[in-house]
Amino acid sequence: MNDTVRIVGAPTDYGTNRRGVDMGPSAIRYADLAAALSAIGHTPRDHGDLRVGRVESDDPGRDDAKYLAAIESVCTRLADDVSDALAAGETPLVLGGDHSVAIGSVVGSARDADVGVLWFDAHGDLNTPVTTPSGNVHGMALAAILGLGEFAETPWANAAGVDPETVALVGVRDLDPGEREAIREHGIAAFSISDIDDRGITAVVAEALDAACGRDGVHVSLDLDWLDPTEAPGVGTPVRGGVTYREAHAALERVADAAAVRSLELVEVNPILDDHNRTAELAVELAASALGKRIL
Ligand SMILES: NC(=[NH2+])NCCC[C@H](N)C(=O)O
Ligand SMILES: [Mn+2]
Ligand SMILES: [Mn+2]
Repeated sequence: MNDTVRIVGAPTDYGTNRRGVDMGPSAIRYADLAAALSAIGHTPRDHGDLRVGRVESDDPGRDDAKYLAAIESVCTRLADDVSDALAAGETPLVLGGDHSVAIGSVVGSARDADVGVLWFDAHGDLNTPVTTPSGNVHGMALAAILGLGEFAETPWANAAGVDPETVALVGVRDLDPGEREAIREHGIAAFSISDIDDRGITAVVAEALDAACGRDGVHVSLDLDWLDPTEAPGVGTPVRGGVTYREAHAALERVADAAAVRSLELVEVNPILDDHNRTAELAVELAASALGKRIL
């Protein structure tokens, strides 16, 4: 683990139809992210926010993958920032924005490297323009990274070069039919919330790390809707029955213990829907656990 953490904000809401996630980076900084990193011995280097257009003044372009061109522009620049950070010996910490920003984070993290992906989420984000129920690209981010369906034609899919067999979904509880099919067809390791009920979070995370660890570590993609909405109300697509506060910390502590975190992102924090910024505060706490914070 590097001790300099490069913070990059990606204030987008192009990938979702609930306005407000574009304010996620501000809310997470306001929750004292930099101080939390310093307190555990890291040096935070805040690179500010990427320049992102406004949904109001952009054209969605198509119904089955809205704002895809704008998302591609953000993610191309984000990928460069993430790979620059790694080249400089820093650990990238990306602040979303909706989950479509993961396309940029993973492409950057996997550039010239063998990287696994741990996807902590209520959702699979494995839809394609053919299977999507919403046209929202945040529900397609992982499919885009893996080059599934028509995403095989996009430049970023080839750029990521992430093998579906080095991806693990942890804690999923809301999958669309096409997503179930993608999991089966491509051999993606998927651990549902029922697996966590049965075997416990630490056993499941150990299995996910086995499945997803690349030679150069893992990218951790943390969608705050992974947690139960009672803990994380500030998200646009909440799903009841999520992981508890302690399960979330335990999971990220185990990931950090495996000394495997190459890059990290915190996505889908929506301050408009939040309760006194508690979801952003939780995101900060969980980032600290993933980056080495310990009780003793
Ligand atoms: N990153 C997220 N919050 N994704 C939610 C996706 C919801 C639904 N599966 C869709 O495709 O629209
Ligand atoms: Mn997601
Ligand atoms: Mn989600």
